[in-house]
Amino acid sequence: MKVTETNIEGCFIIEPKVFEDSRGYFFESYNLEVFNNMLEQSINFIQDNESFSVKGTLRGLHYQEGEYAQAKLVRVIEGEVLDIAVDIRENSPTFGEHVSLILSGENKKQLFVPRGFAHGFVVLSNTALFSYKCDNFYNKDSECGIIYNDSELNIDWKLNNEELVISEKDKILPTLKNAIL
Ligand SMILES: Cc1cn([C@H]2C[C@H](O)[C@@H](COP(=O)(O)OP(=O)(O)O[C@H]3O[C@H](C)C(=O)[C@H](O)[C@H]3O)O2)c(=O)[nH]c1=O
Repeated sequence: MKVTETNIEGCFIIEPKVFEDSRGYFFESYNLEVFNNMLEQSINFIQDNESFSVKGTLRGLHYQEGEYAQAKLVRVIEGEVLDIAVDIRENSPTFGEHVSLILSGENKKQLFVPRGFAHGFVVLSNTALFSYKCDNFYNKDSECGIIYNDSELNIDWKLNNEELVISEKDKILPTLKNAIL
């Protein structure tokens, strides 16, 4: 596994070693030892999620606040997404900045998103199967979000607005400034 720091402290890109042969391929999609070497505190992923989305689907930007904040290890099994993680850790020197990268079944890249980040992605392929691990349980009452096109975040989602498929819930999320008031 190759681990690369991103432009934001604590957010890492993980590239697994893929073993290919005449049958296909194999790789370890998660190994605790990688995280024990990468992080100062041990991580305990306790919930796995999966979502399937059509082209143009934009899920996010979501986070859980307070004691239910979640760190996530996100990856794409099939298809291609632009994945975004926004640093909303108060007092962080990169507060409001984001990591942006392509995750795909092809590149098999994974992104570790620490607690204190808002996360989202947009589907660039016809469909995308998205899978991720969380280190805290889902807690509906702690669910928060930031509107995807918050001008202060300056995120390039690559697609035009008319191509986007967004849930009614996500269409009315607040800006970062209003979310943290
Ligand atoms: C996240 C979650 C949702 N749900 C239920 C709640 C809704 O009835 C239904 C769909 O939820 P939602 O529309 O919030 O799903 P996404 O838009 O994919 O949400 C995710 O989007 C971005 C990419 C994230 O990073 C978050 O992990 C997560 O918020 O699943 C659960 O039962 N458990 C869960 O952990």
